[in-house]
Amino acid sequence: MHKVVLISLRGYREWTESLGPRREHIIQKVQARIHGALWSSFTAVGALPHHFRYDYLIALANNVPRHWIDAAVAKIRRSTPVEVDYCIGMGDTPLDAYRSCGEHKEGKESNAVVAHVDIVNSTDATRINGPIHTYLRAIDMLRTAAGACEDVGCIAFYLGGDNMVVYLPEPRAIYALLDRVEAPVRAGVGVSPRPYTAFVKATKGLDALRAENKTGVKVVR
Ligand SMILES: Nc1nc2c(ncn2[C@@H]2O[C@H](COP(=O)(O)OP(=O)(O)OP(=O)(O)O)[C@@H](O)[C@H]2O)c(=O)[nH]1
Repeated sequence: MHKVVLISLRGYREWTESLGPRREHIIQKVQARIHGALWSSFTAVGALPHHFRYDYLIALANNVPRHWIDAAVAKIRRSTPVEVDYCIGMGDTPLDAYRSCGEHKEGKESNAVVAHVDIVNSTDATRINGPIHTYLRAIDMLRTAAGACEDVGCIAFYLGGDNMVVYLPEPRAIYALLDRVEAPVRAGVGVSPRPYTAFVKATKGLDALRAENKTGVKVVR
């Protein structure tokens, strides 16, 4: 089974609105602080987080002990202006785990399976068409991947540039996404007990495809 942690910032909406109309610069600085704290504290315990909506944060946490998750959440609390709640979900897929958050399901935790997906040759595309064009291609890739994830039970997030991370139920699920994504992409898929190690392996797979000037998928176990 896969394990997902969903973190919610209690009263975040009310906090934002309490700042008055001249608030966005304050909100963005706070969200940048939360972003950094999340990526530091959760990767340090082997989980693979994503800043998601900022009022909600998420992490794939297969085989990460509960008390390590508690400690990582406690570190985030130091960066947030409001109280932080979280739930843990377990499921046959990461999407099922996210949807069952708080249901206290039990089961043997499987290896984490994570994809690092990159659009080929964005630098040239950016030089020719500009960064907004390639940014929108990345957002299109994410939206298409999210549609495929409804079928295979994955969860996809934007990482910046032309990169996407996907919490997968199993390695072959990546093909359901790539069959639909129009842009030429490379996908490293990492498999490991802990999610952040799986992501590092996925990046190694991506870098290996790039070095061989290949597209498609490379699985690193
Ligand atoms: N989050 C994240 N962003 C990356 C990573 N590598 C590159 N980027 C971003 O993606 C942009 C494009 O970099 P590349 O994908 O290496 O450039 P490219 O021209 O597409 O090169 P190829 O992918 O080799 O075809 C960079 O400007 C960075 O913003 C990564 O590992 N993680």
